[in-house]
Amino acid sequence: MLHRHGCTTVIASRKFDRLKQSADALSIATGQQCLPIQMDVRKPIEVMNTVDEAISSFKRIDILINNAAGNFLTPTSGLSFNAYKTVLDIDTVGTFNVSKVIYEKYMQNHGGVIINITATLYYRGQTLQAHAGSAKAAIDALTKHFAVEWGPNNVRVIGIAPGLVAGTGFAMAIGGVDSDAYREYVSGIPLHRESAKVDVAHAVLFCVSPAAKMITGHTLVADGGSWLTFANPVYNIISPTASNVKSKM
Ligand SMILES: CC/C=C\C/C=C\C/C=C\C/C=C\C/C=C\C/C=C\C=C\C(=O)SCCNC(=O)CCNC(=O)[C@H](O)C(C)(C)COP(=O)(O)OP(=O)(O)OC[C@H]1O[C@@H](n2cnc3c(N)ncnc32)[C@H](O)[C@@H]1OP(=O)(O)O
Ligand SMILES: NC(=O)C1=CN([C@@H]2O[C@H](COP(=O)(O)OP(=O)(O)OC[C@H]3O[C@@H](n4cnc5c(N)ncnc54)[C@H](OP(=O)(O)O)[C@@H]3O)[C@@H](O)[C@H]2O)C=CC1
Repeated sequence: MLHRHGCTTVIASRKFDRLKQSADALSIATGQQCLPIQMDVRKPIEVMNTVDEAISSFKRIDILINNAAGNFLTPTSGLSFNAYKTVLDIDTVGTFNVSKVIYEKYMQNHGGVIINITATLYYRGQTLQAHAGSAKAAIDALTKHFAVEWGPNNVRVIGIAPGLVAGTGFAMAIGGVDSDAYREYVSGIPLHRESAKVDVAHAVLFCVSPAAKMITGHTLVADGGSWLTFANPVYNIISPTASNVKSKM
């Protein structure tokens, strides 16, 4: 959650130590105040308390970025009922919970911008990603539903779908930067480079800026053209060694 006057930032996630480190780093990098709040997006009570705390501290919330997600690589046969539900709960239900609470407590009367960080996984039925792909598909639906219902209250809602982002747990899970699999993946991207974290930040910056004031209900793919060309290798799920790709992040 961000608000523009003095660009105060509230970042919220589950693990306070990591959260505090990120908040401190952001404060130093931007010279602006950054408040860490511990919150599980799956729990409506925690979401409501966090939003109350943010509004009481800063009086306004102009921007919400729904970024929280859970993921791992596994074929559907290795996905328990609870594993599938866990990812849907974090990604989709989390996006619903935080958006609904911030809309009702603040944005419906003051306007704002909601950014949903999503992914292209379901466009072509990405192997090993049935859980994350369906979670992101539902998020993209919410982007449209919210945009239509909340547009009259001056709330814009936009999705951003990065490709593989360097330096993340997911990038490690497909082999890490020095692996053949990673190099092969990057060489298949039309722009021949994976996303950097700052590329995602730049896409967010554009979408929240006045330059995007007519954009809502749309998902911006910022992946260097990756999803158009990625091989979507089905051998990962039919190989007898498929369990090798089940990696915890
Ligand atoms: C060259 C490439 C070669 C092959 C590539 C093949 C496919 C590549 C795919 C895509 C192409 C590449 C790029 C495409 C572009 C986009 C990628 C898109 C999205 C990326 C998204 C993310 O990275 S999201 C952020 C990921 N980060 C995290 O997940 C960190 C946080 N994670 C967690 O907290 C946990 O991992 C969690 C998600 C499981 C949640 O934790 P918690 O709530 O504590 O839940 P648990 O109790 O631990 O677990 C719940 C159930 O889930 C089961 N589980 C856990 N881990 C796994 C696993 N690795 N595999 C299977 N199942 C798992 C767990 O057992 C629990 O189920 P039970 O039934 O046992 O209760
Ligand atoms: N990495 C990639 O290549 C790609 C990522 N994406 C998307 O980008 C976004 C960021 O991913 P990335 O930076 O890689 O992932 P990270 O795992 O680094 O970040 C995910 C964040 O979500 C938080 N989180 C997870 N579960 C919860 C929860 N229940 N409540 C609150 N916070 C939670 C985590 O905090 P904590 O650990 O404290 O719980 C963590 O800060 C995600 O939406 C992801 O799907 C899209 C395409 C590609």
